[in-house]
Amino acid sequence: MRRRTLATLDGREKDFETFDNFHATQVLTIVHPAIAFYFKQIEKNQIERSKMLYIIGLGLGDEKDITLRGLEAVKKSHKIYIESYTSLLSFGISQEGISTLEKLYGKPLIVADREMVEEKVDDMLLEAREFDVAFLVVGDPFGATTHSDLVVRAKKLDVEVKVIYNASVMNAVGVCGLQLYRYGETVSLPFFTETWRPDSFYEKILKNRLLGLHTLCLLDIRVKEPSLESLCRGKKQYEPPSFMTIGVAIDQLLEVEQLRGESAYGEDTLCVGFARLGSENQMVMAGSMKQLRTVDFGPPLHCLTIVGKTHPVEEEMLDFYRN
Ligand SMILES: C[S@@+](CC[C@H](N)C(=O)[O-])C[C@H]1O[C@@H](n2cnc3c(N)ncnc32)[C@H](O)[C@@H]1O
Repeated sequence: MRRRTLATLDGREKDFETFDNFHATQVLTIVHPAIAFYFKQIEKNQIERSKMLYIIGLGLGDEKDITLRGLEAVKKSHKIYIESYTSLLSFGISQEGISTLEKLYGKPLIVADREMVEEKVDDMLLEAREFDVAFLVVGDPFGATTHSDLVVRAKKLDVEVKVIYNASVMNAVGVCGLQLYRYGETVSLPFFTETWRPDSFYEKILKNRLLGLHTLCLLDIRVKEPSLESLCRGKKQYEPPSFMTIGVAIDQLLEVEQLRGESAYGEDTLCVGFARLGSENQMVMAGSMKQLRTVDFGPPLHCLTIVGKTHPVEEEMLDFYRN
C-alpha cells in the first residue's frame, strides 16, 4: 500500500494511504463540503478493513447519482468492477465515461463485460473473501435478473454481500403518471435477426392486457457481442455496440402481432416512450404505436410502456406527455 504525505486543501500536511484517496477527497471538497466531511470520516476508519462484496447501484443519470453510502463503500474497496452489459449511464461505457467515474472515485475501474460476469465471476467472489470488493451496477442491482444470480453464487461461496440500492428504470418510468402498482410482468425485447425472431414476450403482454395492466418493455442492448462469422471461424471478433430504439421495438412488436393475430395490441394502442431517464435531457412521450414509431427519441437508452386500462388521474398525467 503506497503512503504519501500531501498538503490538503486546508493547508495542513496529511498522510494519505494512497494518492487516489487524496485525489477523491480533493475533487469532492470542491464539489461539496458535506461530502468531503463524510470522506474524512471514512479515511479515519479505514484501518478497519472488512471482507465484503458490495453490490452498488449507481442510479440512472451520471456519476453524481451514486448514494453517499455507495461512495463510502467504493472508497473502502480495494478493487472496483463496473458491470457494462445490462445498462449504461448517460455518458456510456467509453473510456471517457469510465474515466469520469475513476476521477470521482480516485481509483481505477475494471470493466466487467458479459463474458467476465458469466464465466469468471468466481475469481471476483474469491477476492471478496480476502478484501472489500465493489461491484457497480447502473440503476439498481436488482433491476436486472443477472445480479440475483451473483448474490446466490456469493452466498454459496460464503462471501458476505451488502447491497446498496439506487433508482432503477423500473421505478423511474413512474414519471409519466402511470401507477407502478398497475404494471404486469416486464418483458425484454431482443433484436431480431434474419434467423432468430423470438416472440415469447407476446404471451406476457397479452396476459397483462387482458388484466388491464401496463407492460414495461426493456429494449435490447448489445455490447461486446461476438459476430456470428467470427465464432464460426473460431476467433472472436466483436460487433460494434447497438441499442434498440423505440421505433425498432414497435416495428418488431407489430410484426409479431401480425403473425400471432390475437389482438394483444395494435397500431392504435396507447404507449409511452422513454429515453435517457434520470439524465438532464430525458425524453418522455405518449402516443399510439403508429405515432411513436416515427419519433426520434435521440441517443440511448430507450424503453417503452404499453398502456393498459387507465385511471382518470393517470390520464390527466399522460396528457402532459402527448405531443
Ligand atoms: C436490465 S434493464 C435495467 C437495469 C438497471 N439495473 C436498472 O435498474 O435500471 C436495462 C434496460 O432498461 C432500459 N433502461 C435502462 N436505463 C434507462 C434509462 N435511463 N432510460 C430509459 N430506459 C432505460 C433499457 O431498455 C435497457 O435496455
